[in-house]
Amino acid sequence: MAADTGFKAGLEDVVANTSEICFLDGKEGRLIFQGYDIHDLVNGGATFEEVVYLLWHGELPSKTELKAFTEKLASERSLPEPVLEMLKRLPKDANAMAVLRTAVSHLGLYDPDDGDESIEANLRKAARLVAKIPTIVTSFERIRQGLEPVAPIPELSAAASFFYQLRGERPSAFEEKAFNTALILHADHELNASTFSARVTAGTLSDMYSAITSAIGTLKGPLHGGANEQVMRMLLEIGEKDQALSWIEEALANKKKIMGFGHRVYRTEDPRATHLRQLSKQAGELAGETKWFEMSQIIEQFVKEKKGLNANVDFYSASTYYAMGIPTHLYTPIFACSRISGWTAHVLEQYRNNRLIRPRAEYVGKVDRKYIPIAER
Ligand SMILES: CC(=O)SCCNC(=O)CCNC(=O)[C@H](O)C(C)(C)COP(=O)(O)OP(=O)(O)OC[C@H]1O[C@@H](n2cnc3c(N)ncnc32)[C@H](O)[C@@H]1OP(=O)(O)O
Ligand SMILES: O=C([O-])CC(=O)C(=O)O
Repeated sequence: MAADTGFKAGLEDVVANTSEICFLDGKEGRLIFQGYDIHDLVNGGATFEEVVYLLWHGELPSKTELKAFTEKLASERSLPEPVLEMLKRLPKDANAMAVLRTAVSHLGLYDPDDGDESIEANLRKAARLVAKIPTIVTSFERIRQGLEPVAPIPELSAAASFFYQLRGERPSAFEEKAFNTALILHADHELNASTFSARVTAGTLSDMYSAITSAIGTLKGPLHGGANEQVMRMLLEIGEKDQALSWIEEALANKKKIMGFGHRVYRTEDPRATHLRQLSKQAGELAGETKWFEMSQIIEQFVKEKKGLNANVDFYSASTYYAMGIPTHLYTPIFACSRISGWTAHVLEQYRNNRLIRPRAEYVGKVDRKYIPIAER
């Protein structure tokens, strides 16, 4: 009989490290950042910048600290010229997450703290990454459309700056508030696949840019951050509300995964979906097109009834961003614009308390085979 190695497919429920950053209660559907419930952060009017500070430092900033931190992030938004030039040379139809992965790796070469692995230097690198990732995303989108990138203006919040750098115009108050909420909701999620990637890379004592490049590549996949784009493609393919049930029924009959549903940890409502459902409704109403929200509701109810699966963070973020006029291929890069805060928090925590991450595999291959020299085969 094979020895019981404790193997868990997909590392389900395996505890890989301790962390003070984020607590996720899958049974009760609670998400806590450094002891603060995300519902309180969102309903209490926190800014994304405040949440980034909280994730990195473990405490909410004072008014003075937040002002200085927000200004620091805003002052770091511009890209080094060679990175901007590189973006201009990339294929215009390149996948936006592949561009982000490439550009972040490239950006690392120009970080003034490259090679300095002190805590202070890594905090500065983290701030540059949080500030510059949205600039990479918005700049490449404009370049792709044949437009010049928009230089950031420092007085804008992170949420407002994203729209300004994308469109060259300031967003509406609703857009800024809704996007700020979306950024907070996506900021961290314990040991999700991309954060784990980042920690594995950091665990070798490789540098922060390498860890974040690993994380971006992991977020890109459709079973993880890539699902939000797939949700919108599904809604568009369904096209009309009255086609939703037959489309989903057929997909389920063909054993297809319905994007934006299911979760490795949550066994109940994803607390982030509660806010995004509401934002999708409001954004649809403001845009004068509630079809995508209504279709999403029909699908949500049906998938819950048929499969017992709940919508996850990616489901309603899709129709929210769509109603705000954001191109679908930017949804996963937007996830990265937020999750960079959590990734960097985890990388900093990994460096503070490092041990190489190196699990074992249960060997299920052949044994004791006799080598036959090539001349005899
Ligand atoms: C930000 C995020 O990463 S949130 C997740 C984003 N990803 C998605 O939305 C993609 C769709 N969802 C999924 O693929 C999965 O639910 C995951 C990847 C999120 C979680 O995967 P796992 O924990 O490995 O669950 P697993 O895939 O084993 O599913 C368990 C069962 O539920 C079913 N199931 C899970 N999710 C779905 C889905 N979205 N649609 C249909 N069936 C599903 C599986 O087919 C499986 O059924 P079976 O036991 O009859 O074979
Ligand atoms: O936690 C996970 O496995 C996926 C997820 O919801 C996230 O990364 O936000």
